[in-house]
Amino acid sequence: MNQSKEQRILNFVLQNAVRGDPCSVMDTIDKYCSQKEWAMNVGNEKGLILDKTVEEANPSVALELGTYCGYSAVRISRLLKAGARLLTVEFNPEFAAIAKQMIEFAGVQDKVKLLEGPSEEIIPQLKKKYEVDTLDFVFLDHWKDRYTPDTILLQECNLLRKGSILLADNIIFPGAPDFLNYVRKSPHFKCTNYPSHLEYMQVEDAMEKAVFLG
Ligand SMILES: CCc1ncnc2c1ncn2[C@@H]1O[C@H](/C=C/CNC(=O)c2cc(-c3ccc(F)cc3)cc(O)c2O)[C@@H](O)[C@H]1O
Ligand SMILES: [Mg+2]
Repeated sequence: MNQSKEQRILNFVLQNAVRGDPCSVMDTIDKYCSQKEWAMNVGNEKGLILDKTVEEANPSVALELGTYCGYSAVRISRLLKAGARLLTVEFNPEFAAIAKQMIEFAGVQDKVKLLEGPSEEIIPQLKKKYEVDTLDFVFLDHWKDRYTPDTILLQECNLLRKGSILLADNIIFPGAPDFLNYVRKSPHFKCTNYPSHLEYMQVEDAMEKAVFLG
């Protein structure tokens, strides 16, 4: 049965990247997806905005919604301080299996915990089952119509604290209009927009940072 695009991306990394080197894994995925097959990784241009926001947050506990092939999990976890961890949520078993191998090849498996399942089920388990107190950083990059319900759920589960930083991908393309409305209108968030481009394309996109004010 022929391979999936995600399997081809993983194979290209296993054959061309340097084991244990996160930057090599990121660069190899970006090379494949810009030259051979487009895929919805955050990419290097928006990835630099992600890097800066992770460095600003300097998180002890970070959450990612939508692991996909693990590109941003590798990107985020390579910046984490000793003892810090990234919890990344993925409900597609095939993508989760790909991401697990990608994370292990990059050598960041000790910093990353991949949680398989839908975010609306996982988020309410974070405190008790995954021993989370509050989240310092959240990267939203899953289905765009899930950004708002999950942001509300994070608040309902008391997982945000004053200063928790949310960063959302694809604010322009495919777009997350209800999320943008929600956080920009809410008195509980201070928002900043970062114009950029869609991964591997010359199409406008943007990221939105929303800092929780408590
Ligand atoms: C149920 C909640 C829930 N719980 C757990 N895992 C979940 C989940 N909902 C989704 N997932 C997983 O997350 C990933 C989905 C990500 C969704 N991302 C885009 O759709 C997207 C599209 C473009 C684009 C497409 C076409 C174009 F032409 C242009 C741009 C560009 C981008 O950067 C994009 O992020 C997959 O692994 C899902 O299995
Ligand atoms: Mg995205």
